[in-house]
This record gives sequence, C-alpha cells and structure tokens, in this order.
Amino acid sequence: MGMEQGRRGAGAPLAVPPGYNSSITCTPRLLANCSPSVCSDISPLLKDPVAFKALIDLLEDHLRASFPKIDVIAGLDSRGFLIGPPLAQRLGVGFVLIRKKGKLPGPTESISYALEYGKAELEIQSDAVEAGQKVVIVDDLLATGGTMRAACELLARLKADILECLVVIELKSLRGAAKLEAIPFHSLLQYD
Ligand SMILES: O=P(O)(O)OC[C@H]1O[C@H](OP(=O)(O)OP(=O)(O)O)[C@H](O)[C@@H]1O
Ligand SMILES: Nc1ncnc2[nH]cnc12
Repeated sequence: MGMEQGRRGAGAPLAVPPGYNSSITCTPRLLANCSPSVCSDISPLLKDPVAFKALIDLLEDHLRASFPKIDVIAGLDSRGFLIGPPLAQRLGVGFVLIRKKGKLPGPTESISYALEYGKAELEIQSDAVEAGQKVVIVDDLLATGGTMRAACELLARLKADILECLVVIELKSLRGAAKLEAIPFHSLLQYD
C-alpha cells in the first residue's frame, strides 16, 4: 500500500500538502491491514470532511499539474458520482455520467463488460461529449479494470480524447491497469 504515483500517471508525483497529516495520510493508516473489501471502501474518506476535502485537493492538484486543458470530467456509476462532481467544480468544467444500463434518458451508447463474477452493461448519452473533447474519467476503485475499460470504449465511440483514467484506489494484484493498455492511468492509493 502506498501513496506513490500510480503507473503511467502523466504528471508530477503527488505530494501530500502541509496540513493534511490528519486527513489523507491518516487514511492508509485507517485502512491498514484490512481485507480488500475494506481497503476498497471510500466511506471513511467521505465521512471525514477534512479527508474528503484533502482527497479532492489532491486530485485537483494532480490534474492541474498534468493537463493544461480539460473539457469534461466523466464519472462512473455509482461512486464516481461522489468524486467527479466536486472535482469538476474545482476545475470549472462539466461532469457527465456513465451509468449502469437503463438509467439514462434519450439516445445512448451501450457496452457489456465482464465483472469479476458475471456481466454488466454501461451507458452514456450519445451527446454527452463532443468529438475531440478532452475527458478525464474518474472512479473510486480500479479492481479488474473491466468497468474502466468499458467506459473508455464508450467515450472512444463518441470520439472523445481520453486524457486519463483516474481512481482513488487501485487493487494492484488484480492487474486492472493492464486492461487499459495505452490509456493513461493514475491512482492515488495502491493496495497489493
Ligand atoms: O475494476 P472492476 O473490476 O471493473 O471494478 C471496479 C468497479 O467496481 C465497483 O463498482 P460496482 O460495479 O460494484 O458498482 P457500484 O459502484 O454501483 O457499487 C467500483 O466502484 C468500480 O466502479
Ligand atoms: N475485487 C474487489 N474488491 C473490493 N471491491 C471491489 N469492487 C469491485 N471489485 C472489487
């Protein structure tokens, strides 16, 4: 487990800003020696307003350092919806939803993908992004990478320019980042 830069991150390594010792650095300690199902739960981060603010600060700093221009933040159903909107507001850009099947009105693009156990389907509204728009995809967790990979495929169909897939937690033993192939990927916290 660590706070180091995730694989293929495009920007400068993340430094924990002064004053955040009781928040983000406390989180790995909070989650230390936990099972993967507990490590992957961002509830303690959301519940602690200082930690939640520090999380958004770190993600914002990372994106500002990495990309001169971002047009859209896209978030994955459901916990990407908790992180993406505050981040998009900080950056002054819009937020779009990538949802589980059957939730979005109007014309949509759909894709099936494999979960660890079973299958699921993701959708995006066909007009969610314009061709060439620079998009960062955010979620709470990368496990097998199937969900994030499917989201990338949806955005590729809309001809978006995917700058990065960004997650709070990466479960490295599941090798999900490999599923993203050449698409830039960054995680804030990594667990083996
Ligand atoms: O890398 P993967 O193996 O694809 O798994 C990661 C996904 O799994 C979890 O969502 P889940 O599908 O449990 O949906 P939920 O957020 O609605 O609970 C998590 O929030 C990611 O979106
Ligand atoms: N392997 C995993 N462990 C914990 N949470 C998950 N959510 C999706 N896959 C998971």
